[in-house]
Amino acid sequence: MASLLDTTPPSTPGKFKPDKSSAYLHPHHRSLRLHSSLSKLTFYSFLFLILFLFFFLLSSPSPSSRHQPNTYPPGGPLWEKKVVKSARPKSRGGLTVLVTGAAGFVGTHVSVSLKRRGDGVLGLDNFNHYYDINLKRARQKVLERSGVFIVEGDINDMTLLKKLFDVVFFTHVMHLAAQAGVRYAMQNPKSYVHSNIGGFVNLLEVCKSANPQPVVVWASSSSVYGLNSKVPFSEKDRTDQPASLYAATKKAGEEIAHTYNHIYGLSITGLRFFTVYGPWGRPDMAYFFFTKDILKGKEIGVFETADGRSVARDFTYIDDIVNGCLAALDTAKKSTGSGGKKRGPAQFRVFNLGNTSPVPVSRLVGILESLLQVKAKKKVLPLPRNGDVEFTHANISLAQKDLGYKPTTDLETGLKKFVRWYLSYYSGSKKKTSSW
Ligand SMILES: O=C(O)[C@H]1O[C@H](OP(=O)(O)OP(=O)(O)OC[C@H]2O[C@@H](n3ccc(=O)[nH]c3=O)[C@H](O)[C@@H]2O)[C@H](O)[C@@H](O)[C@H]1O
Repeated sequence: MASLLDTTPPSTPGKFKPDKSSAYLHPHHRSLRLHSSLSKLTFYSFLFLILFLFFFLLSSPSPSSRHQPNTYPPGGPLWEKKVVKSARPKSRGGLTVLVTGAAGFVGTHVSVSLKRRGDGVLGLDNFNHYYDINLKRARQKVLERSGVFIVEGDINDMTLLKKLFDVVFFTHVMHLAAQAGVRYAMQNPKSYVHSNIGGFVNLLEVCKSANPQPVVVWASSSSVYGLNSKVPFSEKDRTDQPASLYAATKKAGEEIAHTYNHIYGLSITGLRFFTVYGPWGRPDMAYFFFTKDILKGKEIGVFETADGRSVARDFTYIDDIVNGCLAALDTAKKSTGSGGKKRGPAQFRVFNLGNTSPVPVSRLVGILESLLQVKAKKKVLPLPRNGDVEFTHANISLAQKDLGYKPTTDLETGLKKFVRWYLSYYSGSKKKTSSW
């Protein structure tokens, strides 16, 4: 109180001015003036305290902020409404799925399929510039039309992830956000560690702390088989010889997933995708840029092995992959932990999702030539030592048994659908070339 009695001006100049004349007033008046100043000061201090508390509570990222709109980036009542609406399943038994990498190739297809069958889907994507951002924006429009809202943000943003889990009870997380591409890892190695390891750990941290914990299904890669030469690749085969940093980060992801399953009781399923292709695909992949370059009359480099064989891939069509992803979500058992505490052993699975029929890249080029009716300017090149492996071939018997996974699209049929989409998309035609 003593400090209030002295004439030091408060922090709001103009409201209280020290009156020098007060020294000459009658003691009674002086005491009255002092009393009134004191009341004013108390009143303003009280007002200041109330305002301070009000604004502090508004900006606090506590769980209670769920009901306080417009206070949390990228929050706001409208944003929150969209998030909740997008994530709400149509019926009571439906899943509530967070799809990371939703504006990506596989992410878009999976999100649309989930939404169509009545599940609630919230997308998350950072819209990075690894490849043509316009393609990602176009996919986003497709998703919007299907009723899927994409939150624009990074899986490394812990505050954002916590906020999403705060607003929505996700029953499942379909984690597809990643730094993809085997060759780009030599140009930008850190982006792989950032997304595929750092981002994944961040996401698992939030999942393990959720109450209840969601089921996690995520995209690993056929590249984990690396230099393994035993064919076809089975889940039991060795995966300790990665040929690229991309593969190494996906392999690390599998080990990290195991740790979170073991310590926290998270139910986790890893899906090893085998060279996925199709409409709305990734422009950094060979089938995509071969199409572009063949149409432009540009030379394409077709890799072959040291003993003169074309490299081969177990190319897998997107619709088959989507079926595998949905089956993995549907057959997953619940996580056992909650709020960061394990309550019992939880399911841990790894599946190959391939096509079981490797095709040489030279054959891929032949199919494209006949679909595009343009002769490719091929240049045969030795397989560069930049992360590529000579061949991939999936054994899918485990996925067949546990997921009912059964790929039905051969490369010719799948590429036909891709080329039809490609020509329509890049001609700007509004004609529908896929089911959405
Ligand atoms: O299954 C996976 O887990 C990975 O699949 C995909 O990798 P890859 O199988 O290497 O596909 P992609 O680059 O299309 O090359 C296809 C073929 O063309 C050959 N290839 C490539 C380029 C070139 O100029 N010439 C060439 O012959 C090349 O040697 C190869 O034989 C994803 O990109 C990756 O993110 C990951 O998901």
